[in-house]
Amino acid sequence: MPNYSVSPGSRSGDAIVPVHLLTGFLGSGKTTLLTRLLDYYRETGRQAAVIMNELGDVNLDGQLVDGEVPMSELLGGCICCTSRGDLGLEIHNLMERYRPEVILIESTGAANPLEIIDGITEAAFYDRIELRSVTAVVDGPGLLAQAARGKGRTYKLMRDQIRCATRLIVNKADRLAPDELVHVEQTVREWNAHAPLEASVRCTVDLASFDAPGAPASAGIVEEPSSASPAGVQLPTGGSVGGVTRPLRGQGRHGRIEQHGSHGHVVALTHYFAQPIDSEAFEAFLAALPDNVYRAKGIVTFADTAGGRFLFQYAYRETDFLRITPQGKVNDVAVFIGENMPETSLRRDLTELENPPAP
Ligand SMILES: Nc1nc2c(ncn2[C@@H]2O[C@H](COP(=O)(O)OP(=O)(O)OP(=O)(O)O)[C@@H](O)[C@H]2O)c(=O)[nH]1
Repeated sequence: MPNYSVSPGSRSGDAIVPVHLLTGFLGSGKTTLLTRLLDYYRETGRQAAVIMNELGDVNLDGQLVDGEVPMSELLGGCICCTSRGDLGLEIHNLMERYRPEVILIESTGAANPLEIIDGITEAAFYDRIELRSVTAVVDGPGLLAQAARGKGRTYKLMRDQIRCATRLIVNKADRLAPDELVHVEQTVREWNAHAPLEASVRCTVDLASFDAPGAPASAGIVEEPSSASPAGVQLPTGGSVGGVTRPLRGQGRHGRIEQHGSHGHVVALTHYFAQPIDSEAFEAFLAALPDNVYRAKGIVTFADTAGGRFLFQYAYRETDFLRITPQGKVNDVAVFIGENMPETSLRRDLTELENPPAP
């Protein structure tokens, strides 16, 4: 998965809690994936917490979540518009109250992913969390129908969700003929050439890759060399998707994961600083950010400025600094949001800010 690496810097030494965001259009299978993930974390002995966002005032999907799992509900609006600020607060409350080892967020099918990512990363100011993955659950038959219709609000939203994903699941493959599945995958690949892509029935996917740092994004093409799908899905073999040739040899057990040397392309990157940094070097770093970084924000301590810490905001190539005197504990942290951001070089530059080369 592209954005799996954890910042090396740490003031407190606490573990960084991974956050996984599940997006996807209405009815695509997000709750199905969520319940699978909760089973997986229970089986592997880890405490997961859940945030569910529903447009309505009642969280029906929440009924499907085990009562033992700490859950917070953002009801009556879409996280990305009405309650974006609440999202950071909900994460903080869950962290304080339950100290979870992993947080899963299921957004409404109508949410704009970049706005949600903005809300989630805000929580890194107060808690040691990191958005590790953005999984778009694609409703295969739904996308096929929308693609046939062409433009429209729903189509655009599906496209945005796919573009912002670090992991793609083309779900409901049982309701697609082999050539339709190829067509859907091609459409998905046109919008996102980097994220690992799996076809699935009821989101039966490789769950272990959700918590494998650096994998599978760095692992090249991964296939499950089983000859039959338990759900009876017949997946097509071979072919070229989105202009990228993929040497498929057989049918995956439950679809397949494929990568295209995608390691290092992230949509959100969180870096916790272990020590103060030089203000001029940091400003120069922000000024040189590539265009595909849309947004950055954080809290920094400058080594060359007496006292105080600074909140910085970067958007549309403009940067603002505000001196702050935090009341409670806040982290020295920088978060970056964009599309296909070059993770390796960003991490290298951030590390260099903390350990500048000798003059
Ligand atoms: N045929 C088929 N049905 C599926 C598959 N995955 C999920 N479903 C069904 O699709 C319906 C919606 O699944 P959910 O997991 O609730 O989808 P969701 O994205 O959480 O839905 P919203 O929260 O309403 O946006 C349910 O009836 C599921 O049982 C699949 O792969 N194939």
